[in-house]
Amino acid sequence: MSDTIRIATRTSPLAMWQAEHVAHRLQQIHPGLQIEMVGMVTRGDKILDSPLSKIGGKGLFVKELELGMLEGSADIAVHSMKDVPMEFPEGLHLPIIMEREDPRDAFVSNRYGNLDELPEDAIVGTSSLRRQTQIRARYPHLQIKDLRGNVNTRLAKLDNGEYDAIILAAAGLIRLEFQSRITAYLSTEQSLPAIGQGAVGIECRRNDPRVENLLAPLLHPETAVRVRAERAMNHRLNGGCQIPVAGFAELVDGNLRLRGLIGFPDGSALYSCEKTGCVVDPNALGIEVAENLLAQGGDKVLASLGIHA
Ligand SMILES: NCc1[nH]cc(CCC(=O)O)c1CC(=O)O
Repeated sequence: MSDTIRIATRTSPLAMWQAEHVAHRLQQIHPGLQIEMVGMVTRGDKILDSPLSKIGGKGLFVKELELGMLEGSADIAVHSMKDVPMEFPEGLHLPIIMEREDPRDAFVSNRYGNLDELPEDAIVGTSSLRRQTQIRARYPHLQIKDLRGNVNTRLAKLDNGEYDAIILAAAGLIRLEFQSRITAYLSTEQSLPAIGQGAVGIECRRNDPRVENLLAPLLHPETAVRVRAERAMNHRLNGGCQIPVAGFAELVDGNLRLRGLIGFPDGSALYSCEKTGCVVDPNALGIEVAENLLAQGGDKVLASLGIHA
């Protein structure tokens, strides 16, 4: 009897691409492995009219997939690491983080070349508190307008003329073959990326060695250590996508460098911190950066949003 893996996935084009990517990699490594796609619609896919930060954030996209694994209708779930909550339900974990795609934010416009070129009161589309906070602080003359929906929907809204420019993750655009729509890549100084942006992770049941052995070759250790540092920072800040936080780790000369940022959503203050630590302890580095951000004023940002760090 041949082995089978069932992949729980959302049915949005980006989620499907990521699930197919995992399927393809698994089949390359394990010829003969059968793969079944188990498509699911999550609450986050259904509620499209309010900003994610107001309706409960990251968990909205993963709960149904997790139930599927716990009930046995699926074996693994493929996630954008950016959308993965800090805690996993009992019985599940996320042992695999795959190689990162370009982690930067992308500027997409049909009329302007970069954020710096936008005129007074130009309308920039994004519903991410992280992006809004950084744009308001660095480009106070611009207007921010909410923008939700999947990647294809967002591009259509730009083309309808509702926005002068929109900001999206470069990774999603590249994966869906919209790379040609990227007008400019925002530097990490213009827009520090979200925790986990560009990385795909695989969640599965604990104590399921058959599945874990099949998945093991997909682990990308460098991406994993970077994302672990970013997530440790976010965890210490009690973060979700409800909070205006960015975090980006890189390997520099064999060490791990983490930059973190938190700010008031109205752009009135940004606090940032950069620290370098040892690759063997991404958790410690994440916590160190988080503590520094809290001490600078991040605690007040969180308090203003009703979050206790
Ligand atoms: N929040 C939705 C989401 N989750 C992951 C990506 C992009 C792909 C990635 O970061 O891996 C996006 C779209 C976006 O922010 O433009």
